[in-house]
Amino acid sequence: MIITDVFARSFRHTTRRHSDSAGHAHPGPEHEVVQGILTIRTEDGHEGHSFAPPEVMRPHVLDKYVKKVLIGQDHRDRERLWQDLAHWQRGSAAQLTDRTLAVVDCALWDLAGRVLNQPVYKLIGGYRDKVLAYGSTMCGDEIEGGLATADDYGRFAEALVARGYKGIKLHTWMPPVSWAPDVKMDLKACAAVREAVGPDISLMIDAFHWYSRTDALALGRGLEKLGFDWIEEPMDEQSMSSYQWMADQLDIPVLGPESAAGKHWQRAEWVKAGACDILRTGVNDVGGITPALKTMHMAEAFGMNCEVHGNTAMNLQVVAATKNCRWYERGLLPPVPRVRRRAGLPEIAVRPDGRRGLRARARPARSRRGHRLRPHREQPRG
Ligand SMILES: O=C(O)[C@H](O)[C@@H](O)[C@@H](O)C(=O)NO
Ligand SMILES: [Mg+2]
Repeated sequence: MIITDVFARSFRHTTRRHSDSAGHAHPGPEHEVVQGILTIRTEDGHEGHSFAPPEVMRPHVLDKYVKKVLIGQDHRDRERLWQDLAHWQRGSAAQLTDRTLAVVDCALWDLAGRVLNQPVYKLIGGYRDKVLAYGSTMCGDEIEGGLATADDYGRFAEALVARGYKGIKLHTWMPPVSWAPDVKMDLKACAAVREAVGPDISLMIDAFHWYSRTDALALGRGLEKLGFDWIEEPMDEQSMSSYQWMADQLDIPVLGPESAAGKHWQRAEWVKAGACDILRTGVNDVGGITPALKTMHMAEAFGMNCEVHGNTAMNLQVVAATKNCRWYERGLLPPVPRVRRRAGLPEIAVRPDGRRGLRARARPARSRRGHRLRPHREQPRG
């Protein structure tokens, strides 16, 4: 069916999640945030939706790039539409970002699922409908009852195992924590967690992203003694050669890149350079489900796992449609007292009507008081 309209709406909802300057989440007082929802509509009224920050789908980006590529096109031509948008990035003065490509690509996949009444992972080609989730902690903090000490991490790890997690990833202390970063404190937290959960739980770390080579190496060597499964983003991922240097010296698997630019092309370079042992992709990191799948399949060709970054239904579709990743990342989790305990393993089931998961998310969020929020729609130009 032919695409006839692309428009953005935004809505307000409350959250206790606060982000710091590195993009990490921390618990805090409830506050109101604005979220964006992109909709792609076809001539017969079918719609596909996806969420992103409103600035990612602002009128300038939709009018100057997205609508020019999509409107009048067959909604099923996701590969060509993605390539056309990706090629336009070079001349967009950095205005057409990977995050915009991601929200457009995900809305096109959602649209295809709704038209065919199928969950997206089944359209891609399902591999599984259950996957183990690892608990991905929030970063360390200086909050009473939070993750302020190594023992706090140990206690929280026990609580996560009690909820059924078989894997835990620690995001350790980073600025704005006053004394962070600190390799010795990172290792204390990791040791406390290993002590608390025993040898059979998979443990990983996602550390301060700007350690020096020597600090990152010291951290990696310490983790090897604790039997960790991987070390993630301890240095700036723009320096692939630093990761090559570190991977050459460590036995613990190096996982990445998460935040490095360059989509699946850059990840191919990391594989070629031996800069990682486990690859990483994520719908929001590489520009959508389409390039995330390209990354997964490329990793598979090299006999490598590729772990998918972050929550969301879109990342879950990629995990459910591929063999070479072990986990779904469930996070970021803070040790909040009111956590509802769910029975059984925290496996994330891709519901048979997985699309409804997207549809449910596509409705404007409801306020805590349960009434529908007033979505306001950017008036389509022209
Ligand atoms: O909000 C996020 O995605 C985090 O800050 C991100 O960095 C974290 O999810 C991560 O690194 N996971 O591996
Ligand atoms: Mg990470």
